[in-house]
Amino acid sequence: MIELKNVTRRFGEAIAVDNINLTVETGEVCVLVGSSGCGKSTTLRMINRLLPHSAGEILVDGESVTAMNPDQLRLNMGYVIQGTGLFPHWTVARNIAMVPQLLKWPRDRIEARVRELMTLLDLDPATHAHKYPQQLSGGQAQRVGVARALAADPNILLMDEPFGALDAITRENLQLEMLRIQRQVCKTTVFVTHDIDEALRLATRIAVMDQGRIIQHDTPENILRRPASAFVESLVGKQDRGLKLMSLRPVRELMVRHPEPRPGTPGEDGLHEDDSLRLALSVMLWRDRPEVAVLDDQGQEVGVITRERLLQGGI
Ligand SMILES: Nc1ncnc2c1ncn2[C@@H]1O[C@H](COP(=O)(O)OP(=O)(O)OP(=O)(O)O)[C@@H](O)[C@H]1O
Repeated sequence: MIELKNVTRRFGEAIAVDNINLTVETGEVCVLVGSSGCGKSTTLRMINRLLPHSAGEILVDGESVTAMNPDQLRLNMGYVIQGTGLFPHWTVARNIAMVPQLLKWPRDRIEARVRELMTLLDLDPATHAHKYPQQLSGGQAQRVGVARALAADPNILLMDEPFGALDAITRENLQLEMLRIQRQVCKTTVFVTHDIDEALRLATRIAVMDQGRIIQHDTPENILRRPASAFVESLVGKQDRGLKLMSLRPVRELMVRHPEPRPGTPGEDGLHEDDSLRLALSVMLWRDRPEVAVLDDQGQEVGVITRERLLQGGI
């Protein structure tokens, strides 16, 4: 658990972070969102002591970070930044192995860990382990950055606009990867972004920041349904909220399940239970159909989602 209590950071006379209180529960993904210069990165960097705080208290599992050795503290906190920060003259494998090497793990254990993480992040070790960062695509390099942050199995992950420099499709893929990985490794995560859609997709809870303050700290659903101020309302997009709420809920919640799975219609793509209601609506509109089949991993039809249910219960 991470707790910030009345934390302030000044740069000279300017106040970058203004007396904030924030609790990030163990295993939760807290997304800090807000416009440029509102204090998101400063908040993140105070947690791993890359920046000292000017006032207040920051606790990790009940212990003040100022009382901890900064190197030890950072070894227990994976840190991912935009543009990866990978060492250009080190191979992918060596970059990922950096922290385990600092911790003097035996060689076999390091090699096994590098392979395990590359596989987790969908990077084939045989193809990529010996490449250098400049030989990777932006998305692959960012995956290596995440693998490196996870290498020594830290309890906490700090991620500062990790997908900010990527094109929209790669970005969306990495967000989905992150959700998958988070389900497996369940790290206490603080994630910085200025993209509200990214925040809504990834967060357990979102902290909306403005001018160094936290304006609202709540679940994505509550941020959409009950924005605390006109600022939050404009950030989430007033008119677009219905669709955004639909994108938070999976098809599973509204589908009508068949008593037994049936063979799928050949040549027809269906939806998956984990797909969002927003995607279901899009498919229905595109195909001009009142219902769409929901398929399992084997392509068997396990149920349908209907337009009627979607419009009645979608948000
Ligand atoms: N080293 C520094 N010296 C002086 N001012 C700083 C320094 N670092 C940050 N600031 C100021 O503190 C405020 C908060 O900056 P911060 O980088 O935390 O914002 P941010 O929300 O992460 O912005 P962005 O999304 O643009 O990265 C800004 O006004 C910034 O100019």
